[in-house]
Amino acid sequence: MTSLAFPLVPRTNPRRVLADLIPAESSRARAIARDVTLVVAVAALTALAAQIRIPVPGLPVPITGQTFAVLLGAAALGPFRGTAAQVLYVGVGLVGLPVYAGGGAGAEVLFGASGGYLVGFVVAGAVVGALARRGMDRGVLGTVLAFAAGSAVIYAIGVPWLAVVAGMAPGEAFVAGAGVFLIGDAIKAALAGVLLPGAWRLARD
Ligand SMILES: O=C(O)CCCC[C@@H]1SC[C@@H]2NC(=O)N[C@@H]21
Repeated sequence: MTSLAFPLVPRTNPRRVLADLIPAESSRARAIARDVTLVVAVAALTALAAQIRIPVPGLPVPITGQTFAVLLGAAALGPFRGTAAQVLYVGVGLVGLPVYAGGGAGAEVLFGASGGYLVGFVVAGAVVGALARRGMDRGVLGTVLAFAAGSAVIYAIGVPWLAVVAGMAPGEAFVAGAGVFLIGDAIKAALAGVLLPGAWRLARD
């Protein structure tokens, strides 16, 4: 007999993320095919978003659409697939496919001024995916907070990296590497705050 207060089997039933609503339970091969397709799709979406590039005069890092694709993709896929998508994205850029901002590629970009953001995408994929797995993407406020957390992770890696590579003082690097992007990040978070809870409402899950 099990006690309700102290169940022998722990409650390990994490919430679903949007990608889990795509049915594939009938076979393990189908589930793997679904997951691989989703990971490749989010990596491709990040590459497309990287081509939306607005240079900021005097600054080494441009405004891009990448963070929107990274964070939205992670929320939709969950932590494992969200991280895998960004490992794939950063990896194909490293081997030479022109998927980084404005068609950039290679080790010189990854180890250059904007490389810390690319590394940050991988960690943010895990963090935002984990927050979505806990249900934070089902409401507007939760989605905005999850995006804020993901953006904070990206800047926590990107800004010190920029400071070291570009030889900037910490305050200068913060303004050049985070301050100029905050309004854009707020717009991306607000858009996600409409899209993700809207998708859940449509799915009625
Ligand atoms: O070279 C790359 O592909 C990386 C570009 C990184 C751009 C960063 S991501 C966070 C911040 N928000 C933006 O819109 N641009 C920067």
